[in-house]
Amino acid sequence: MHKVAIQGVAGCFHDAAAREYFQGQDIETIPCDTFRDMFSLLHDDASMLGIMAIENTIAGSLLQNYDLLRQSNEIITGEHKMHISHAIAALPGQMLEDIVEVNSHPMALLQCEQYLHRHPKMKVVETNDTAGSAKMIAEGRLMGHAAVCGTYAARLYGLQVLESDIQTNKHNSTRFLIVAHPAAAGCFMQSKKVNKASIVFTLPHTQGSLSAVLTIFSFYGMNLSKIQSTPIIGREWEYRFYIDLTFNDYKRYKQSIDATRPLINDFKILGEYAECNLQ
Ligand SMILES: O=C(O)C(=O)C[C@]1(C(=O)O)C=C[C@@H](O)C=C1
Repeated sequence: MHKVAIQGVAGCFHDAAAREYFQGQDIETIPCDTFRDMFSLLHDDASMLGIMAIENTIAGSLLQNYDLLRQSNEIITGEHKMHISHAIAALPGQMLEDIVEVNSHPMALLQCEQYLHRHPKMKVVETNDTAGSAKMIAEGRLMGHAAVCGTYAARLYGLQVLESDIQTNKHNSTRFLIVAHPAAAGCFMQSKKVNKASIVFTLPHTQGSLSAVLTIFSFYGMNLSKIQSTPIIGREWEYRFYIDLTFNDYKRYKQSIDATRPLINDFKILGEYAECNLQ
């Protein structure tokens, strides 16, 4: 059985993503309050793996997770993309007009920003996760509160859905990374295929330094599927670059890495894994 650390409690989207990714396998999800807590747990127990949201098609990247992953000992062993539909849910008997406070995970709230803007009476209060908010409202019998959560979480904790599909666009997906300790990573690979890599590096502050690196990747036939920069703390206006590459030829990928190495600093491969082809 796989033990999978997640941020959030039973019924949250990380829980659902773990169950979808490991479909047909016996898994136990271990709830954590924060992504940082999840990495601490993984650090202390190499037999455990974790699943963590990295980007969403409405709200964008979870920047902190890039840096947490880089600073950890864990590597990416896979990815999963999942459609996310949010509902607004409250104690049975409550009406939409009764709601004065909305609780949810900040990423979930961002995904429903337009809906919340249309309901200015609802004060928005961030919590650790979607399902945890539903649980808190149910257990505390919190009148006037509603959770932004999945309909599954609403049902699980006995809340009533007031409105569903409230995210800004019905096309809403989150990309999750499956992370594990390098020594155990092999056991957790769902697929033997490797056609994607996530890397991170810094560059000298000179003209064209990023362009030169990207030209090399292009020359070797790498498809750059994502580029994300994060600030380098303590070095004003300097950035770290996180890049995702997809490829058909692993040897060419390795050659492209060798060719770029002299041009880049603080280089780390965060993982080599199978691309998720779901939308
Ligand atoms: O609160 C949850 O249910 C989560 O699993 C967190 C989370 C996130 O971190 O992005 C997961 C997927 C959705 O994008 C919304 C929230």
